[in-house]
Amino acid sequence: MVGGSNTEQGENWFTACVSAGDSDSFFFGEIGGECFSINGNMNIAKRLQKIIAIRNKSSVVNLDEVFQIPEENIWRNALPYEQIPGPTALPILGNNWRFIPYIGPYQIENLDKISKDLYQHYGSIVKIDKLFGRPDMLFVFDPDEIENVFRQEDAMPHRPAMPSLNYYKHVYRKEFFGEDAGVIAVHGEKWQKFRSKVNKVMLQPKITKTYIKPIETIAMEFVQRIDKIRDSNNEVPSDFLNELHKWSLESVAKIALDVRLGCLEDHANPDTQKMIDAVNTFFINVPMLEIRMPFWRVLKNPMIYPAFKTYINALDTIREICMKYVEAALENRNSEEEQSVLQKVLRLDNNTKTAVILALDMFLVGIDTTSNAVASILYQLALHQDKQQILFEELANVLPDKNSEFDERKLDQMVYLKACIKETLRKYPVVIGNGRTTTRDLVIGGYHIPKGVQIIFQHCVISNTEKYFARCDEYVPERWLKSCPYENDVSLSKHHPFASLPFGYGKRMCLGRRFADLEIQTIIAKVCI
Ligand code: HEM
Repeated sequence: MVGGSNTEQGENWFTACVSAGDSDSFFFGEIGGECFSINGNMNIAKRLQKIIAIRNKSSVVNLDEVFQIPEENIWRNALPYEQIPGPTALPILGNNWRFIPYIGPYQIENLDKISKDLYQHYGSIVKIDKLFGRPDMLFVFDPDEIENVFRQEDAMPHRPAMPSLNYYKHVYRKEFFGEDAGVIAVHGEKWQKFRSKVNKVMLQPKITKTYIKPIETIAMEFVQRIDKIRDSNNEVPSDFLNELHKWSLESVAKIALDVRLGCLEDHANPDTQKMIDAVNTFFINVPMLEIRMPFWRVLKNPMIYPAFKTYINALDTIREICMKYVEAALENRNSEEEQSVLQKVLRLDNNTKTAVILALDMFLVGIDTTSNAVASILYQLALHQDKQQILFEELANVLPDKNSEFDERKLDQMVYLKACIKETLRKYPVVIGNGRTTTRDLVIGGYHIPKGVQIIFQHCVISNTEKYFARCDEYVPERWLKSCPYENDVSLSKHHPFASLPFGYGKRMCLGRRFADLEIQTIIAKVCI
């Protein structure tokens, strides 16, 4: 039994007893004449938090501020890892069979649906264990617990790596990458060394600002291309997403290498389409190789496994094409472009390798992400023409002459546009589940989580759940505005800061975030004005 009192809160502050350890009962109590019941599955910290929340008539309470729970109590009361709910593994087959096509219930292509089913079935913390060739996966559907994990992050957070990319960088093409393999699928001190070097360049607003003009030029070329490829009904072709991939590749190449590839021209260099296809192949194959059939990991020569071979070939294509452009970019270096990412990175350590590897990482994750985000935003605006009209009015106001050039001030004024972007990324996050591998034992959701477990933060499910976002099925950009027109509807304008994190959080958050924001804002504004 745990009890306590708080002098500031008065006599009826804590007349509740909380029993610890009973697992499936409900606990009943009374505070200040108000009855409550708490699920016995909650650990002691959670129960106290709930009591305090009820007492304060508020849903969010910082437990540490109100009530010090000794660290050792949290550990002592944590339930064992084995008790975390989740699908039961079969003998020998474990849980892998669930992802096998036609046999198992989970279609790897529909990870969002699998996540939703798991949440509905098992609750806010779900374990899938006994997976062949990979660590257990712990799905977390509670923003409080996501915050808990992020707040405890150490200096070198470990995002569940793609072992297949790790193999490519550290084994298959070891001679090429050497010790400095970039940031993606790299961990520990190597990651920290590289990331701290390039952070200065990638996340400096001063540098992003110098790209406003070139990114605007590329967006205008894209708008001209839409005019060109539209049919007589004003419809764009069904492979419009590929057109968006061309736009994002063009933009990333300008940012990473100071080059224009001409992707949006009618007779673009075939290498550009090869690069786009290779990036798509890479993303399609990652879940196959990591979850569905990670057999390549036990093969002496994984290249005999066809999916693995396709994947490695795609990575080689990206690397080779990227190298061609890097070499050209280095030869034609324009010393006037002092502020460019390439020039700045080259000056970091006089080592062209850093620029090459960074460019490669940017090509790998900077194409599909922004283009898919833009596709979703345009789609939402097309579906919600009332919101599109509000956006149009804002843009017309900020850019009375629609051909006038963008600048930082004008971009800052486009608050409704930013809200539309946030609202789309809430409903359809590009990265549906970010994650961390525990680097030490933690208590999450009241359970003891050992080191080495892959925690997947289920943002796609969370941000589409009424509990965390009121009217979650609706497209309401207004919820992101400081002066929300629905401010009387507190539930709409208030949300947990860790419920929607489209670019991740903390030391490992998206390295290209500033550029992604600039690219997306610019292209949507140009298309909509
Ligand atoms: C809508 C567009 C984008 C979204 C939603 C997005 C989202 C993310 C997310 C969720 C992460 C993981 C963060 C974490 O672990 O906390 C990430 C990492 C990363 N992103 Fe982005 N991203 C986008 C665009 C870009 C672009 C355009 C670039 C490059 C120009 C880029 C480069 C990177 C890199 C290099 C990392 C790895 C960082 C590290 O591990 O240290 N991203 N991104």
